[in-house]
Amino acid sequence: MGISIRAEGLRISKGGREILAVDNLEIGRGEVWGLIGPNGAGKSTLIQVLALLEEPDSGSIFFDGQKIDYHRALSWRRQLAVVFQEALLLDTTVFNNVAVGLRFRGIPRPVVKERVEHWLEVLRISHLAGRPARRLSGGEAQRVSLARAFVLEPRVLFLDEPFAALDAPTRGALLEELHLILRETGITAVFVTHDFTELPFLADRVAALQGGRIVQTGRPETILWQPASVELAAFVGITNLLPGEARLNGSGPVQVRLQGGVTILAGTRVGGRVVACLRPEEIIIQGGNAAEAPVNRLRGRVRHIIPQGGQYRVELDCGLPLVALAGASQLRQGCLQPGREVLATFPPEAVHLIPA
Ligand SMILES: Nc1ncnc2c1ncn2[C@@H]1O[C@H](COP(=O)(O)OP(=O)(O)OP(=O)(O)O)[C@@H](O)[C@H]1O
Repeated sequence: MGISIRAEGLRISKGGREILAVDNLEIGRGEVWGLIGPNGAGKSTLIQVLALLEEPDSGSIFFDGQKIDYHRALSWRRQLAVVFQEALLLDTTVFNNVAVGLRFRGIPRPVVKERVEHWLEVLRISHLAGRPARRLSGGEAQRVSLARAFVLEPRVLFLDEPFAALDAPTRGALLEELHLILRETGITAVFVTHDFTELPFLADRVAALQGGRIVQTGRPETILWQPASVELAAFVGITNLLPGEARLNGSGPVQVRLQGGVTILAGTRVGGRVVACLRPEEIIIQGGNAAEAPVNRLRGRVRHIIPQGGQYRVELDCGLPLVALAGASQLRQGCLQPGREVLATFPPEAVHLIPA
């Protein structure tokens, strides 16, 4: 079973600059947390501190409510495991790489053999046991890293962009296996990712960092659909960030007059100057003569169609620039061609407002 983690008042400065300032972070037992944020936001530093690899200048870490004393932290350290982007394998066989941590701990040979074989099997690399670890593919090497971490039966697993260098199918398969293992073992896990699409699949909660501070925590859907800042919205793939003026009408939908004169309805109850956030996948594009939706319908023309990760990014001119996502089948139907007139619709609930 996992450990609960609490961090209070963490501060780290390097090169005369504060690079981490986390006032409060609480991670429940068995929860899986994703850390996101732009380059240099402090994600790796936070992982290092939570994993007790680096002592903060000030502040405290609590595991299961007990404050960490860095001089007596060995027994806690033994309950943690870290997996990095680079597999960092030793120049020996796969089996020995997975066994090394257990041997260090003086675990009897038959137990080592049993546990290593179990985790090689779970991670589907039993057939690689006798292979030199340095000659593995990236995906195989990362499976070995995970086996090496899980074999120690940690209560917290930290992962710093473990799958960043892998191709999409390998990454997808490993994500699915990691998800199942974490659910089965109940281990607490904290992972860093640049790929926000991984979050709803793997994370219970997400912490978004910017400039060394946590700017928002919440469920993955909240972070992706209702980010707290325009910077975070852009970071999590909200391509439509539309400045405007919101008007609250009693308990009715909020009307937003966007720059350029178009008015749309939004789901967030905020008045005044706002930025309306609309995820590209929320926009439905139909042929120009399609039956009109009752609200939030914008007529426009297709400007560009650009392939994007198995889908197509469709740039529209609807009196204001809009970006939508379309599938290959939509493209085959023929209405999505540069220059064609189309109708873009989206539900008010999909429009999130951030005060400007
Ligand atoms: N030893 C150091 N001396 C000076 N600055 C440092 C040092 N280590 C890290 N930093 C700075 O601290 C900030 C946070 O670094 P960190 O590696 O934690 O960010 P990150 O969010 O993990 O970034 P990335 O996504 O690029 O991996 C960066 O601006 C980095 O340059």
